Amino acid sequence: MPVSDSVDAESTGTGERGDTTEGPDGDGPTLPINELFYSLQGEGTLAGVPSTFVRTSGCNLRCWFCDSYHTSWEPTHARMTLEEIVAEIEARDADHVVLTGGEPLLHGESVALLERLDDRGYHTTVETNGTIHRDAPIDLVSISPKLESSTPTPERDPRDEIPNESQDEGEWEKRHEDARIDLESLSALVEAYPFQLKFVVTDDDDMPEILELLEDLRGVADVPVRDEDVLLMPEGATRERLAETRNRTAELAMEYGFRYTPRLHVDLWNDAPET
Ligand SMILES: C[S@@+](CC[C@H](N)C(=O)[O-])C[C@H]1O[C@@H](n2cnc3c(N)ncnc32)[C@H](O)[C@@H]1O
Ligand SMILES: Nc1nc2[nH]cc(C(=O)O)c2c(=O)[nH]1
Ligand code: SF4
Ligand SMILES: [Mg+2]
Repeated sequence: MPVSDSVDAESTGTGERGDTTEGPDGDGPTLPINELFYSLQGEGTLAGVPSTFVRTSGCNLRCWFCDSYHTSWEPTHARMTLEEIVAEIEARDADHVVLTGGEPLLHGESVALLERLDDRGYHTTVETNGTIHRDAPIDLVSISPKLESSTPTPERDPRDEIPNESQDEGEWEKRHEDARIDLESLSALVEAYPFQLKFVVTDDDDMPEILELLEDLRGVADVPVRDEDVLLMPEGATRERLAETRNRTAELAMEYGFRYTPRLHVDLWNDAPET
């Protein structure tokens, strides 16, 4: 998706259309924030590093397994000014900041936030689904392209768990499927920033699609995409679910020569908010 596109407000749950949103009292740009907390980076090459997490609300995809349901399927947020966000980050004692969501690159203001953090010397990681590229000071882009096994089919619709939740007759199944892979954005991201590709693995059937996507990406990107840049992460928002997926995911990493990443925060704190 090109940088200038602004994704429609209603479907992403952001309540915004433009790239710059002023606060109510003209006190500068704002972002929809679902939660802001201090924890250990739980995933990827920086796992274990104390970090402040800024979780924006709103997503252009709808993974059935999304562990941040209240940023995607049922977005909830308060808008915070960038000034407030930076003050909350400065109040916590971490050099690393993880900007996540929802999909943080939906919001033009994420760029301005990253610029302010860069000015202050923070190391920034952006967690993204890889469908949107923006130009910003990012130290590590942690890309998690979404596989077919993430698509919300009628058989795996998280809203089934929620009483009175209206269904959409396959609308999100189609929208998710159409939007989940954008080779142009993926290629722009890997070319622009130090990166990791972090695939959520549900079972063996995910592997052919991962290999095919890597082949396609290597065909178009101007930079090498090494096997060691590829991480397999077990699907699971709870300890119980991870117990079912992690060993097979680790074996697949060994079999294919990719890396394995744990989900440390789930091991430590299960599915508690703000962890
Ligand atoms: C909530 S997403 C937000 C960032 C961005 N929307 C994305 O998907 O990369 C943060 C990370 O959690 C991963 N994730 C979400 N639900 C998961 C689950 N049930 N099991 C494993 N990883 C999950 C995503 O793939 C992504 O790497
Ligand atoms: N501890 C912890 N580490 C994380 N790494 C990526 C996360 C995310 O939701 O993007 C995440 C998260 O939610 N918690
Ligand atoms: S892309 Fe990320 S935030 Fe959006 S639904 Fe999927 S896991 Fe959740
Ligand atoms: Mg998370």
